[in-house]
Amino acid sequence: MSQFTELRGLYHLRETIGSGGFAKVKLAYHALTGEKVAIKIMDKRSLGEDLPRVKTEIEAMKDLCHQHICKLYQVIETETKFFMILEYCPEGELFDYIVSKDKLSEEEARVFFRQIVAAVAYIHSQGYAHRDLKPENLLLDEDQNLKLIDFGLCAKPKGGMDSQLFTCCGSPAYAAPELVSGREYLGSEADLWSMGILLYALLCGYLPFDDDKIPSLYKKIQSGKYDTPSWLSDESKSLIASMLQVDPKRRVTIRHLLAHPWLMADAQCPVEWHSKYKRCLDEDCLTELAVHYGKTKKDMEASVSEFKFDYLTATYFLLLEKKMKGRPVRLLNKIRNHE
Ligand SMILES: O=C(Nc1ccc2c(c1)CCNCC2)c1ccc(-c2cn[nH]c2)cc1OCc1ccccc1
Repeated sequence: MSQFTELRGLYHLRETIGSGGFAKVKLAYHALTGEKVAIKIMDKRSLGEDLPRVKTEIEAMKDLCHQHICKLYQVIETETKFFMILEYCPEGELFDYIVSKDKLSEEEARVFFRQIVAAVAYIHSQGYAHRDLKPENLLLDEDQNLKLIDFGLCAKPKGGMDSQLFTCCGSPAYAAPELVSGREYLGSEADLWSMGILLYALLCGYLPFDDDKIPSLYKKIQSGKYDTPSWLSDESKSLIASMLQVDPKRRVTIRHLLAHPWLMADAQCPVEWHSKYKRCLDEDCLTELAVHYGKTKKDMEASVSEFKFDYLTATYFLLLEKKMKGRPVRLLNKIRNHE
């Protein structure tokens, strides 16, 4: 396969694992740690008007560091291409998982929904609205943990999360009534509506509002009327109803969701939504990097904390991943070829 010169010696490219609209995703190994990554490759020429979306996604993902958000490790931009080196999520899309199981039990849906609530509470706390929440944008890692992706449509309103947005975007079936009516809306409130659609899809296996024709789909969304199948418990129905409120001011807020009885069932604690990543740098990783690069720890700390999303940033984060997974915090000195 044509080795991209920009990746040579840094990553060992393997098979293509997905190719969507304007991107191709390849499996690769990060040479220094041996860790698996996904590399999303986009050709600028074929991006066309989607180019700003890629820049939005890259800038947002650089700001977001959370256990339920797909980690961006490195960005390589050339004259014709973008390479995004991303967290490896080998269990694919939540969408395919739901389809494979027809629908999920309340218990299983709760495990996933708690992770979704954590991810959304975190991005809202960072001033971002996702605006395209749907099962296709939630990937599963090797431990069946959810990782939110696709921040191409996200908004970080200048005036903070209380300022109105206008652009109508996202996937129609997940779009809030105020959004499809072309009215001003709050990103956070629109995300809460999409989470109601998501929870309904997890528990039912199909969408509450669906229609082949967009105009009639919009009418159904604006009516706010959907049927609730017999297998839904009363608690599930009331939780979904609190999110699928047509009036955004009557809609439940993410803060209330964190301690909602349905989410707390099975004697759980409120959703722990803060990032598990600390602000300060990890000493063991810094030591290993300093030894490898022959620098003092102080100099190493200065370089790493610039977080330029270059190879050093990727190496630091992947070393940290190894540590969090209980693997040795070691860099591979000679570049070993992978079997
Ligand atoms: O690691 C990713 N995907 C991925 C990796 C390995 C495997 C699979 C999937 C499933 C197919 N069997 C082989 C195992 C992976 C990571 C990040 C992103 C990503 C982050 N922002 N944007 C995209 C996309 C990714 O993929 C796309 C995909 C490919 C096939 C199906 C489902 C999903």
